[in-house]
Amino acid sequence: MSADYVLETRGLTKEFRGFTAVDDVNLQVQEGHIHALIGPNGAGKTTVFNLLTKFLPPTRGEILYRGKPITGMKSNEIARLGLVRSFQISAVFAHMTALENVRVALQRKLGTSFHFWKSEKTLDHLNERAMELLEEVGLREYADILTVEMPYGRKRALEVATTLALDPTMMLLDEPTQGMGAEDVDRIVELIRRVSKGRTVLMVEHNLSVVSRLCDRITVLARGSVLAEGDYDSVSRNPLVKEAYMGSEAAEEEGAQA
Ligand SMILES: Nc1ncnc2c1ncn2[C@@H]1O[C@H](COP(=O)(O)OP(=O)(O)OP(=O)(O)O)[C@@H](O)[C@H]1O
Repeated sequence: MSADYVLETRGLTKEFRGFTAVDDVNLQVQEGHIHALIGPNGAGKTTVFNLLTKFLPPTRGEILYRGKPITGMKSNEIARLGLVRSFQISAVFAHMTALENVRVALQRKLGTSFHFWKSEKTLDHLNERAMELLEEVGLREYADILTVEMPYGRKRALEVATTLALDPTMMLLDEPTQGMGAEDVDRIVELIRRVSKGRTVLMVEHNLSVVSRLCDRITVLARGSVLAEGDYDSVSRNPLVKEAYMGSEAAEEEGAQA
């Protein structure tokens, strides 16, 4: 029964002028899980994410959130249902402090049609909540630092705080450890573990060590289709998965030599 899954896709397909980037994908994400979407370069992971959060309309197929079709909804409507995608760093304002960025996210949740937050009391309340969220992601001491001056790993943590500001029950994380050194990776792994309590997470992640440490279930995409699914051990032992990864590495090497 679909209600067992927080997020489900049925026959999800995206064609770009005859090229099928996502091909009949049936994804099922269970409540409370940290679920990874992995696969070699060009497998269709980003396109699936863009379909889920409505940056792109699907060519065919259906997306269900808590058993309810959300295929035709706008991304802000989906966010209001509790399904929130963590934004890229470019979406946090570089010349605002960490606290101001979280406050803006909280205001966005309140909506622009109400101006009651302009009262001082509401502003105080927003500041308090923003501090709590900074605390939750380990950024209390960065509250008054301009985002542009924060180290890369801390900016990603701030991005998580602005996502939490929208009160998600399910978070979509887009390569959360991309471009990070080992120390930052460890910190973000711990952070994801912490904020995933009581929530469901779907993440695209290239770093397989991160996936093995965090994820309950893994879906492997290759050439737009689901190649394998299961826990880390079963997926990593699957010969089809090994072949898909090795094939893509060989292709990359070939490309590099060309
Ligand atoms: N707007 C577009 N127009 C045409 N083709 C596209 C478009 N977006 C993606 N594609 C193609 O769809 C395929 C899947 O791309 P996608 O970015 O989803 O893969 P990915 O798994 O996220 O890859 P990576 O790990 O490299 O980010 C690729 O072959 C890509 O070239």
